[in-house]
Amino acid sequence: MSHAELDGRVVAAAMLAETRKQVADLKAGGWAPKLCSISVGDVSAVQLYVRNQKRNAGKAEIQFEELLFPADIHQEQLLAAIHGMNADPRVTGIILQRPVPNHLSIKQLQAAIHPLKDVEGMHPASIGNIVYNELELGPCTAMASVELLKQTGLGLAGLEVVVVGHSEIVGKPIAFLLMAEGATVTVCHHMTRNLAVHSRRADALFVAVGKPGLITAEMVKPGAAVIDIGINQVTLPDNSTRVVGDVDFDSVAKIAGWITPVPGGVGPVTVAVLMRNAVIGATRQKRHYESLFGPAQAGI
Ligand SMILES: Nc1nc(=O)c2c([nH]1)NC[C@@H]1CN(c3ccc(C(=O)N[C@@H](CCC(=O)O)C(=O)O)cc3)C=[N+]21
Repeated sequence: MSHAELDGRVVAAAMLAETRKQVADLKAGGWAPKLCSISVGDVSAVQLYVRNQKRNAGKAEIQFEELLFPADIHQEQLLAAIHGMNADPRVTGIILQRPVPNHLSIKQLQAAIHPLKDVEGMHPASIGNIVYNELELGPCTAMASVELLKQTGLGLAGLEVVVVGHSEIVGKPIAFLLMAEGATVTVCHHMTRNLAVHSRRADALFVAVGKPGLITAEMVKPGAAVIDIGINQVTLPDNSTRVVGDVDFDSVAKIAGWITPVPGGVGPVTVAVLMRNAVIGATRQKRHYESLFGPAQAGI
């Protein structure tokens, strides 16, 4: 069976064009969206992500500010910085890049971001919305992965889906998003006894583990859609490095119906979802303030 490659760059470009229009509308209404990114310490995966965020924000005409804090910063200092951004009306979105150093509590930091400015949907109140089937704004990588599955045209109602990986930011939200759309979802993880037994049943297979080559052809049902969320840097015998996913692309591509490449699959769509979330967040704030004070007036 020949596979179709799901091109994340094409999907991302279409989403970004739509976001750009919405940004123009928001600005005309007196609400310029501004996204603040918080990173702590130097993590190469984060640096790449933030660079792409900055570039995409530029394309969508969203203001972007990058805050980089030293790895030894105290929890209280970061909380104070987040509270400052919560209180600053010019800031409409805050994203805390993961991971943060071990001495910090990521949960407490995520919970400190005001839900109206939580453009990643990781505040407990935001992630709870997904459980209640409010699916407009959710964690970017999870939303991007589901978006790519939708590109196949497969109907989600009753679809057999297997998600490999149960992280808070990817696997769990994917499972909830798909359940909300009627899929039959199995979630596998490092304690699953026989991964292949599950993965071979899947009409759609999502993989977010961080293990290069984990999924090989005999673990995939012929014709399935395979969404590869892994980002792993591997060193080749000649000492050069390259980025690969969790799926053994060359073997799986031969039997899958659809497959996402790495790079060029989920990654670019993740960044486009963040920009869309930034607009949704700013729109919610605009609505919130207008419901209290009426429409913004020119010059104020
Ligand atoms: N709070 C939080 N949310 C995240 O979603 C999050 C995070 N922290 N920390 C870091 C990881 C990593 N991540 C990436 C997203 C897109 C690309 C991306 O755009 N990848 C391109 C790479 C293109 C290039 O090489 O420039 C691609 O796959 O084609 C990469 C990495 C999000 N993460």
